[in-house]
Amino acid sequence: MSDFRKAALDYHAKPTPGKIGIQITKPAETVKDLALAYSPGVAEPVREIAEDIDNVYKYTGKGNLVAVITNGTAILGLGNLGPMASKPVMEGKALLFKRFANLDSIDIEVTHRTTEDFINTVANIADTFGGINLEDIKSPECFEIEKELIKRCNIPVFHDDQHGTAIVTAAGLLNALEIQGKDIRKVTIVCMGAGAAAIACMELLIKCGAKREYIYMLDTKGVIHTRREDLNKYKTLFANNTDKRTLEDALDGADVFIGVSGPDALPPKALKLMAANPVIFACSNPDPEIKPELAHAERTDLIMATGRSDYPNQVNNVLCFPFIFRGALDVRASVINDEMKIAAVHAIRAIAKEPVPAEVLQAAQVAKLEFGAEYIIPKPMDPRLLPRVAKAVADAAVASGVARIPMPKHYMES
Ligand SMILES: NC(=O)C1=CN([C@@H]2O[C@H](COP(=O)(O)OP(=O)(O)OC[C@H]3O[C@@H](n4cnc5c(N)ncnc54)[C@H](OP(=O)(O)O)[C@@H]3O)[C@@H](O)[C@H]2O)C=CC1
Ligand SMILES: CC(=O)C(=O)O
Ligand SMILES: [Mg+2]
Repeated sequence: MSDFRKAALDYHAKPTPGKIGIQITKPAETVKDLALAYSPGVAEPVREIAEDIDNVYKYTGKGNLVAVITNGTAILGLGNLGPMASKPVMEGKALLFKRFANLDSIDIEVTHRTTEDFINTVANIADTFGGINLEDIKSPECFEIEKELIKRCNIPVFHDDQHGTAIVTAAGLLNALEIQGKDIRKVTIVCMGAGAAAIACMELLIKCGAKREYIYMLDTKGVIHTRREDLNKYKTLFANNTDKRTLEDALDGADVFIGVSGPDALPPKALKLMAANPVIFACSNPDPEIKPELAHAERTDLIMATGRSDYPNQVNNVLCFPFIFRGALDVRASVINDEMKIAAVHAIRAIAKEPVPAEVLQAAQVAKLEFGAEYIIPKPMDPRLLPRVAKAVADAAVASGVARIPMPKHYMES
């Protein structure tokens, strides 16, 4: 067993199995405490909530609680390994919600028979939470699941692999293109993968200025083009009227490669086909489409990012989901809309252009970080992300009319 594998397994197993626990927030020591916490005191907030359901936000933890819900059908890039195997990832997301945004979070792994079964299960428990983060649910089912749950739930429902990934990819790509001297409206983009992350990333990049006709999307069968008859309706939106068929055909002269597919899907030699100063985001987890050392060995003019913590430029939805939920829950937004997503893109990308605090350098274990090819996007442990991204998102929720309470005071003062 490798040292790293052993360390990862020990981290999860010892001293207590798993990565999250529950803490109580009120005294519960004396008879008086218990009389308030439970019977008879608990009856008072029950009556208040029965009278006005919004009181649930006043008397319970609902407003600060996010459920991370999955069916385990697309666990990272590891595939459909079932709900139980997904639990470490879902506990990991809950850990990140707490660590980065002080949101309480609980993982829920659903055993389901049909998409309808899954939707009903989530819809029936949704009111317990302030928000729902859907995670690692494979496409195309994830699109219908999210759409239906947004319709049926009274709280924000957000499929992180779609929109969290898209927001961080857009923030990183806009910065990388700026450094490479390229204009998003003119670049050719090759997107490897045509699932949850891929479709959402490309749709958001189009909202940020990319041209649909300059995007070549690939699935396991090659380039998605108009003569293919095996496409679902989501892939069809990216069917290109082109003679290109292979990854190499698509990469010829391309400016950008976005990988949200699987491990080692990009052969290093193929990088030579790309235009000068390309941008390569190999975001598959845990193993990227190409290892950075192989990419850098192939050419020196590229900007490289992965989804991992152990290389420069981590393009990973951890830079988004804690903060977008913080902002959304703080103004009790009914949904997370495009305005809030775009606000998050710009708030994240702006931070990378500013001087980096010493505590971030220390946590990243580097002497220097400066906006450039090796630093296109902030580090997840950057303390500026929470106030800045959450505020931008909350502002956008208020401005777009989906906030149900006014901006909290602490945002107004910052
Ligand atoms: N860095 C980040 O923040 C994130 C990274 N990801 C990564 O993106 C990947 C996909 O996740 P997600 O979209 O949720 O999963 P989905 O199951 O929804 O989609 C996977 C897609 O990848 C395609 N694919 C898989 N292997 C290959 C290959 N070798 N060549 C071309 N296409 C391939 C599939 O093709 P087909 O349709 O033919 O089956 C499918 O379209 C995972 O590796 C995941 O770790 C996801 C979210 C966030
Ligand atoms: C990061 C993430 O959500 C994924 O790889 O699925
Ligand atoms: Mg995921």
